[in-house]
Amino acid sequence: MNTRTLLILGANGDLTHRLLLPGLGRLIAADPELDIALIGAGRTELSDQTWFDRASKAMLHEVDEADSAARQRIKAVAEASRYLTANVTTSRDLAAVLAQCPTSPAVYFALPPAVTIEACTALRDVDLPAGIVLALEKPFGTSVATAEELNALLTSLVPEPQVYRVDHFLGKSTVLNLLGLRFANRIFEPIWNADSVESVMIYYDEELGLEQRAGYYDKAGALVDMIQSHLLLVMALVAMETPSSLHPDDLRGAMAQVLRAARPWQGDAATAGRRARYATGSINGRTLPNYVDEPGVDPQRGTETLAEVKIGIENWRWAGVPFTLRSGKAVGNARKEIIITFKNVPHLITGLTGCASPPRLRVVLDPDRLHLDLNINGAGDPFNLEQVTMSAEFGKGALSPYGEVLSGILDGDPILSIRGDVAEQCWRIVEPVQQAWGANTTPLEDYEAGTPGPKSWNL
Ligand SMILES: O=C1O[C@H](COP(=O)(O)O)[C@@H](O)[C@H](O)[C@H]1O
Repeated sequence: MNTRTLLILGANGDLTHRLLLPGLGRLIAADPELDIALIGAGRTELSDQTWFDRASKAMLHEVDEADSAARQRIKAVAEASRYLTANVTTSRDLAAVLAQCPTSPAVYFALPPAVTIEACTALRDVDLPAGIVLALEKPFGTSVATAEELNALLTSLVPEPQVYRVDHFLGKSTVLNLLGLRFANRIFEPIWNADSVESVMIYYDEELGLEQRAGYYDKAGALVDMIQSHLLLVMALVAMETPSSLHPDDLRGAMAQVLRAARPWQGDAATAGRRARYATGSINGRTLPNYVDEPGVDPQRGTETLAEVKIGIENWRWAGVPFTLRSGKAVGNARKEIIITFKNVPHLITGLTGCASPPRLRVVLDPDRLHLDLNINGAGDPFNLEQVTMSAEFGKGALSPYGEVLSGILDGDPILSIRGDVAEQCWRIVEPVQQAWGANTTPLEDYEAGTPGPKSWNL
C-alpha cells in the first residue's frame, strides 16, 4: 500500500478539531484501504498523550459506535500520528516538520489567512519534497490583487495541480448533486436558460451568530465569508455550460467561464446589493447581543452580518436573469436553498383559473431535499389550479464536506478545489460591491436577531 501523509499546520486549532479530523475519521471509516500517516504541527506544546486523546476523539466523533472495525482503524491512525511543536512561519521549523513526514505530504494550512501567507512565504527557503501538495483554506486573499499575489507565490513553490484551494461547499453532497440533477435529466437542459427562467436565488442563511469568531469574521463580513467564498461557486455550478466530463479541466473550466461573465446586476454595484447587521434578539431561546457588542467586534468597522447581491451573467444563456445570492447570521427561519423560478406560461388558456405562482425548482441544502412546485388542478373543480409540491430526498454522501475535500486532496483529484483564476474571478465580482459599501453608498441596516432580515426588505 502507498502511505499518504497528511500534515496539518495549525493542528491544535478549532478548524482541525471541529471539521478536519472528524472529516478524516469518516474518510478512514469509508475506505478500509486508505493508508494514512497523520502529522500535526502547531505552536502550542502538547504531550503525545494529549494529542492522541484529542485527535482520536475528533476522528471518532462522527463514526458509528457500532462500526468497530472502522473505529479500530481510526485509533491505529491516531496512535501512529505525531504532533510537533513548531513555529510554522519559519523556514527552519517548516523544514524540520517536513523532514518528519514518511512520504511527500499533503500540507493543510489550518491557519488564519495572514499566517498561511507567512508560512507559504517561509516555504520559499525550504527544499520541498517532489509531489508535495499545498491545501489552503478560504478566504483566498483579500482582493483580486492579493489573490493574484498569493497565486504567484504558490505557483513559485509547486505546479498549479499541486495547489488545492479549499471550499467545503463544493464537498456538500447536495451541491455535488447539482451535477446529476442538471446533467443526467434531459428534461432540464431545454428550459435552463433565460427563455424559461425568471430568476435564480441562492440563499444560505444561518441561525448561528458570531460564535466567538470576531477575529476573523469582523474583517470578512457576510459578503466575503459566504458570497465571495462559497455562494459564487454554487452559482457557477447552477449556471455553467455543460462540461464534457468531470475531468478537473472540464469542470473547472466551465465554472471559470461562467464566472468571467458575471458582474453586479446591470453593472451598478451600489444598487445591486443590500447589507445589514443583527441587533439584539433571540433565536431558539438564546438571546444574542447586538453584533457590535459581541466580544472582539470593532463597531467602527461597519461589518455586515447579512449580505445580498444581485448578479447578472452576461451571456446568451442567462442575459436578463437575476441571480440573487444571500447569506446572513442570526437569521430566523433560516433558508438554505437554491430556488429556480420559471417564467409563467405566455398565455393561460381561457377557463383555467387560480394559477397565481410560477413553477419553481427548489434545491434545499439543509436538510438535503428537492422540491418542484407545480400548478395542477386541485381537489374539486378540475379547472381551478393550485400549486402542489413534489418532494424528494437527496441521498446523503458517505463523507462530510471536509471528508470529501480531504479525499480529493489525498487522492490527487483537484475537482473540488478552486482553480487560481476562479478565486481571482470571485474577488473581481465582489470588489465593486465592497467599494460601494466602503463608500457608504449602500446603507447598513439593522435586523433583530431571530428575524429573517430588516423589516424594509420584506423577506
Ligand atoms: O465557511 C463557512 O461556512 C459556514 C457554513 O457552512 P456549514 O457547512 O457549516 O453550514 C459558516 O457558518 C462560516 O461562517 C463560514 O466561514
